[in-house]
Amino acid sequence: MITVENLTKSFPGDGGPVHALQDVTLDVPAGSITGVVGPAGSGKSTLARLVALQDRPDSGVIRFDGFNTSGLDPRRLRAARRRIGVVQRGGLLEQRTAAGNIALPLEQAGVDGPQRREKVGRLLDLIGLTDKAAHYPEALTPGQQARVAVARALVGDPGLLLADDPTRDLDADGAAGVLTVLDRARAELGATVLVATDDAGVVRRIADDVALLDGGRITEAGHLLSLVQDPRSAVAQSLLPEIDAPKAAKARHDRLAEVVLVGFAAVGALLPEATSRFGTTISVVGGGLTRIGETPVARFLLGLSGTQADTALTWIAERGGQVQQRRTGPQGLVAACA
Ligand SMILES: Nc1ncnc2c1ncn2[C@@H]1O[C@H](COP(=O)(O)OP(=O)(O)OP(=O)(O)O)[C@@H](O)[C@H]1O
Repeated sequence: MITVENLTKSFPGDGGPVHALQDVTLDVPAGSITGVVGPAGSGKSTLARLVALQDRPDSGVIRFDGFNTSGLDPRRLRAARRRIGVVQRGGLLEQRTAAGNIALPLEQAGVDGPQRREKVGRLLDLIGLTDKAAHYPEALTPGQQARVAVARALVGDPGLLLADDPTRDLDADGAAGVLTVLDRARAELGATVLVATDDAGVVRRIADDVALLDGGRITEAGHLLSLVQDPRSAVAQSLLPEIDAPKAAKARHDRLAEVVLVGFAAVGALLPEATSRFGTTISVVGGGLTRIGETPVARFLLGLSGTQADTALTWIAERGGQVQQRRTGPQGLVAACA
């Protein structure tokens, strides 16, 4: 739905121009949640502002459904911006209730009362705050306020929802609530969602696709469940459980292998089946399980013993497990076995 092509943006700085974005190219598939991740200062907010059409790039193009947004006259620019919902944290009006805050953009657009009530009611339901409709922001928790901000961004039925650091300053419950709302916006309203964050947990919980920004450049991008199976992926390294097996546990086995397994079937069945099929003892000596969205993903350090250990590993790799055998020689070499 959104294509960003060769985007470049600089700002004047004390020691010369700051290159906030350099030749950034990115596809945000329709109906996806795409996470833009990267450390502080990597350019996430700049990219979000450009995609929101709040600022102009020095060069490059942003397309919505193939439509080039550069060079739009002010009227068309306003129309294009209406297709984008920007979550503005901290922008709630204190003198308006939760419902009143969500309704504000509709009032400004001249939408009549019954339609407003219907729309706001549906969004309060989506964010799980129907019972707080008449509460003022000060009576809401920060997490609830953040959910109201998402509802307000959704009230104009935007095709694209943009959230820059949506879990900033929230506790774990507050953050989980906001992420659930972003997920529901995609699932129930069909919104395409772009989330900028430096929190790997946000990406793990809701993103389908991810782009990693570093120093204003995209260093990695793609489908999250594919990236976690790529041993060179920095995104995978930040999302998968760490391998922290004690040396003694490693020493007891003929073979050591790091495996990444994706999905219920692989995580639940591959290791027991390999054990019984090849008469190989397979022990998990490190790593653990996590979830990417709803999908279980395991990264284990396996210790294998038995004459068919290599065959068992090859069999696991043939069934989609990503296997890296660790040769436990003096150099600790890691060799790909798949
Ligand atoms: N308006 C501006 N004027 C000058 N420099 C800017 C401006 N906006 C951003 N920058 C600089 O551009 C670079 C990218 O900033 P940006 O805010 O996009 O990064 P970020 O990844 O969102 O960081 P954070 O996670 O801290 O918000 C930084 O070096 C920043 O200081």
